[in-house]
Amino acid sequence: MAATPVVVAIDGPSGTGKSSTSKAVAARMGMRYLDTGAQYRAITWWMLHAGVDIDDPRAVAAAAGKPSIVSGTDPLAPTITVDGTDVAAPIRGERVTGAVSAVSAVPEVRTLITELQRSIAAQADGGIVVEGRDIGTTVLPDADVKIFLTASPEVRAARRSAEVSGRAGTPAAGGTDVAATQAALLRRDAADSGRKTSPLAKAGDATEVDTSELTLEQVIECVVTLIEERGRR
Ligand SMILES: Nc1ncnc2c1ncn2[C@@H]1O[C@H](COP(=O)(O)OP(=O)(O)O)[C@@H](O)[C@H]1O
Ligand SMILES: Nc1ccn([C@H]2C[C@H](O)[C@@H](COP(=O)(O)OP(=O)(O)O)O2)c(=O)n1
Repeated sequence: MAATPVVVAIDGPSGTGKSSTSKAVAARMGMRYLDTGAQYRAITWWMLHAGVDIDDPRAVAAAAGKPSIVSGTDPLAPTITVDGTDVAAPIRGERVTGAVSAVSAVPEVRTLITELQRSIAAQADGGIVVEGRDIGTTVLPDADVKIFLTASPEVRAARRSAEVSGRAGTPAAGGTDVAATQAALLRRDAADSGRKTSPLAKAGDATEVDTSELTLEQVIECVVTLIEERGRR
């Protein structure tokens, strides 16, 4: 168990290593883990499933309170359900990925999901690592440790391509695939950073870590050190 219950906020764009790092750090330090992107993906999956027009913010806002989203916070086996249905696999599909920025830009969606995130964090007695886009700025502005992960667009696209083709950790082949992945990542970054409500942003008091040239293990070590340093203060 962590010496004291700490709240750790890890933000950053897609492919910077937020999920892998957060899960590993939480497991190593006996903390809970919350993937807030999975919650936005889950509500987006529900909207698509229910036939809500995701390009109509008023329709999205009106439906936002209907689904019940439940996140399991064990870092070794995180879960996500919508109205009792396990959606861990379908929320990673292209359709959801293409729609999630529009749905997550709707203020009513953010209010509901933010409340859910705060209540999960408040119940985490052993501390929690929460990863997303606006955790350090909006969801948990009093977090004990705030980290903002970055990496070059080329590195992020190569990581995502390798992951999608089941070859995570190896250099991605197929130039056009990587180029298309990079273009899609940058489009999503622009939408997530450009929205009015709680955009993707580095908190003023967050520590920025560029993971482009670091191994996953090095990033994990870096975050663990920052948490331990905070515990000694
Ligand atoms: N430092 C790193 N070096 C190499 N690969 C990494 C590193 N961090 C993450 N990855 C890999 O990159 C992919 C995306 O990582 P992920 O943690 O899902 O990023 P994010 O949550 O920021 O979108 C995964 O396949 C992961 O294993
Ligand atoms: N705290 C958060 C987390 C995610 N989102 C939105 C914006 C993101 O493009 C989507 C999906 O996030 P997710 O972390 O699953 O995305 P990646 O795994 O990095 O590709 O959700 C958000 O608006 N706020």
